[in-house]
Amino acid sequence: MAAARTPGTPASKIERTPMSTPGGPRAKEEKIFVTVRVRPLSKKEQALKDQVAWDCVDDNTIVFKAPSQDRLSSSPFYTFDKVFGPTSLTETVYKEGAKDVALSALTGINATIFAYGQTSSGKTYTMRGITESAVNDIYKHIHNVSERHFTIKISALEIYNEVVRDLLKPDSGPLRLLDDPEKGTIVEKLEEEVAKDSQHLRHLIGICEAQRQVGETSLNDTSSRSHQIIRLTVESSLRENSGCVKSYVASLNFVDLAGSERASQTHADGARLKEGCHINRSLLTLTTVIRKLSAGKKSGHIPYRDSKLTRILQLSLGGNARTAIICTMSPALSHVEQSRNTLFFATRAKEVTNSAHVNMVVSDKQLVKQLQKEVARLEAELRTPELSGSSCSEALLKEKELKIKKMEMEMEELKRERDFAHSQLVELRKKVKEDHHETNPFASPRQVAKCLTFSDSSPQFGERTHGRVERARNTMRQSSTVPFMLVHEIRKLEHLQEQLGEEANRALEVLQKEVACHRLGNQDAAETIAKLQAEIREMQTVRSFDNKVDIAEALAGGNNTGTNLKDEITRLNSQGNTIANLEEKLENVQRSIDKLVMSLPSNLQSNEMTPKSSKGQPKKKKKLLPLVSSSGANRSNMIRGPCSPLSSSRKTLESEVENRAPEIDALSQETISGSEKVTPIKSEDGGDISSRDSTPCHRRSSSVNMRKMQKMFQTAAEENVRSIRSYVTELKERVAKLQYQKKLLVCQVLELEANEASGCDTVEEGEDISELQNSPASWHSIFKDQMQQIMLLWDACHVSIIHRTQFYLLFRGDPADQIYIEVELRRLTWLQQHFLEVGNESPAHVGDEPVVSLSSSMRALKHEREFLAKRLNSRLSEEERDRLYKKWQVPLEGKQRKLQLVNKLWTDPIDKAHIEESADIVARLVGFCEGGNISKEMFELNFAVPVSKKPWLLGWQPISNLLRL
Ligand SMILES: Nc1ncnc2c1ncn2[C@@H]1O[C@H](COP(=O)(O)OP(=O)(O)OP(=O)(O)O)[C@@H](O)[C@H]1O
Repeated sequence: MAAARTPGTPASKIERTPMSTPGGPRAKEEKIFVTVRVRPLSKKEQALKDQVAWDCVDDNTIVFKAPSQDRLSSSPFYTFDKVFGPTSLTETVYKEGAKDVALSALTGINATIFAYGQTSSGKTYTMRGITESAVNDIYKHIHNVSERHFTIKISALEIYNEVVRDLLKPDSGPLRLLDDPEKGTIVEKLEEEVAKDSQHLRHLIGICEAQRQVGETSLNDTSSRSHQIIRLTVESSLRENSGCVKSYVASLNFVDLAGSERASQTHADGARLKEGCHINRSLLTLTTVIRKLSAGKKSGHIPYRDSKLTRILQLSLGGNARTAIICTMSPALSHVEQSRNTLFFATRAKEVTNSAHVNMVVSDKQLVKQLQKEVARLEAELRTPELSGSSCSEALLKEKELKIKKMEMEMEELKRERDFAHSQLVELRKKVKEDHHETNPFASPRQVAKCLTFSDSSPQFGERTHGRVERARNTMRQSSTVPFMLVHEIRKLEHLQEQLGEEANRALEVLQKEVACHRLGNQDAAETIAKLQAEIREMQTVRSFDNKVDIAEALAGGNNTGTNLKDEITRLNSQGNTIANLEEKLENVQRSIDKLVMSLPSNLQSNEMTPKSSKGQPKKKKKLLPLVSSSGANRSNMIRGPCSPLSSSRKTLESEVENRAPEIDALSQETISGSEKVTPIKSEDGGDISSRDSTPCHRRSSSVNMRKMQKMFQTAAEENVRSIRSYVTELKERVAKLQYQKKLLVCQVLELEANEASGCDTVEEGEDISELQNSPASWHSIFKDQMQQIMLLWDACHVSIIHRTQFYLLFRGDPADQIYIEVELRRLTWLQQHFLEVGNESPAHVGDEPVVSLSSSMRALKHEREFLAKRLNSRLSEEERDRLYKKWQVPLEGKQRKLQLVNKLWTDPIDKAHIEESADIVARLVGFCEGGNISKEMFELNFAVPVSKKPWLLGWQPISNLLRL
């Protein structure tokens, strides 16, 4: 069930190699052990004068006790492995109905005990007692069996409305079921905790029970509304120095099902009714599974997958587990139908066969330990050769090698002797031949003796040869038929030499074989060591980083010869160091990534979770973006998303700039804020992975460098703003330049036409165009043309009349004003375009940023006019005012005459006199004339939207602001 790991324990530590396979030769077929427990009549039932309808005839039989005696005889008897009447104690139910199965887990056999029955029939009551007793017995056993080391882990879940929840980690949200080819159905991310002792285990069980969904129904004040599974994983191995690397691992499930119910009896509605429907549906699947399993092999497909309950319990239903079912029932006549159903279920369950086997595993940890020991032993043997068996063989080998050398030397000597004898023989033959030719066919014995004496004195002549030659000499002395005898003797000698050579060769061969055998033996040992090393290496690669076993040390040992072995140790040690270094580096990198991802601003990490509220209703809760722990496989999934907020946002921005240059300034703000958006991280099933739970590791690192990260984002945004601005400026300048050149060309054409008309010389080909640009005549016409456009745009865009006045009075056609005119024109063109695009419906603000729109400009202008109207009295005399009222056709008696007058200013962009006069009045109202000369460089083109309520008073900004645009 649990793919979970103990917090802080690397996943690899619980990876195991199964030693037996389900259904393997050691599997034992066994029927599910089914018992029935009838509770006493409840107080409610007693109050309602309900009758006891069932009779527990004996320890195995229960029968319906009909009101009339006639029916009793026709009632069927139900028999089970055990039947417990209303007076039976839970302890008895445990001992006789569950203990044996439960304690199987201590010997590596999976076990499941579950209670099935109608709502309020006593399932929870029974299971609590049974769990308590089982825990007691488990720890008693652990205490008694001191030679084994036990580890008990606990995980717990509930299935509520077909949603699986972790009872040890209730905040973790819904859990997924995964299919594992080896382990069957597992619950993803289910928390598993190691119980330190029985007290701790009871405490954890208490937590699980407290977390369970409970609701009130008319039949049960504390009705369990979910199926609860508490799983103990019992792992045991022989203690340290036993050298045994195999462990037993088994699961012990305590299953308290939600009760089957009838809505009519529970009077359920709303949430209770929905729960009831889910409960009944999953129980129906359970019943179907049991029915099909009870029918045996011919039953065909078993619908385990139809409910989460049957998926999770699959191993316990017809699989690798011993199972005990306790069917609980109310004795009341009013519940007789439900009780009958329970008995039918129990009857079917009796027929289901499981095939449990001992689950033996090799723990990586233990295996590594053992291999380390073995390697250390071999290494020690090498260091102290005289103490060990292996060192004996080493000495033997040396001894044999010495022998071989000695024999080889002997061989060499023999060969030399043989060669020498051969040369003597040749010489003798020669002499014999010569003698034969010179004197008589027979050589004298003296000659032969002389010859032999010479041979005898040769220092190269070996002892053995010496003896043999001596014998030959004697023989010759005794013989008178010297030549024949001599030849014969020589031949014999030759033959002897050959024999000796062969003998030596054979001896050498035997010795070589022996040595080869010995070497082979050593090679076997070396291969074994190499295998062990390979296994260690293999494990080392699958082990997680925090597995602190120093495999490099383990590797340091064993090879076929002393020197090689030591070399190998050195090599492997250095390899171990390299691995350790790499691991360290990798961990550092991982830590950096963790830090980076976890220190993303919290808004990028938060998720919605749905833990249970106190009333059992889901409530939403913020949760951190999950990251996979350093040992987890999911890490890569988690670190997807924007690798660099800088690069991704910048890319977006730049492409936006390219596509929509004219509106870029408006866009820049949006885009920058968009840079903080993160592409949702999708899980494989398409869901937002951010809705998954987090590991403790995430919680730990989430606070790391949060400020730093936020600063980083801020810097990124600022950088983007800067880059966009400069880009936009560049673009605008290019556009303006083009426009300007276009206009110059138009002017040139016009001038040429004019010149042609007046008979002036045309511009000579190649004449410098810049001179034309700079000629006062062309500039003047450009200025007029541009000012006209500006005025029209001021009017169209409802630009501040103070601004208009300032601009109008400052820039009167000086060629040095070109840049200001140019920029103002560009600004207004952009503004008009922008108004067209945003329309009137745009919001006043996006975040803290005001949005420029036509209506906002109109509003601002209205305020400005009101402000100016108020200044009429203080800035102008009554006489002046009246004169103006008259001139501007404002009724002198009108209440709003001041405002009416101001409202008329700057309303005609074409009439030069109107413009002139409007500028004059506004200047007086604002006091431009009093301030003396206004520096043009200090003029603000008011590009940004005025945020002050009286923006016209903020009209002076350094030119550097303008250039920044
Ligand atoms: N054998 C028993 N002896 C005495 N009281 C019992 C026995 N069995 C159950 N009860 C009582 O009956 C009531 C209902 O029991 P319990 O809550 O265990 O039923 P349940 O089958 O778990 O119900 P549900 O399915 O609604 O959760 C409880 O008050 C419990 O104390």
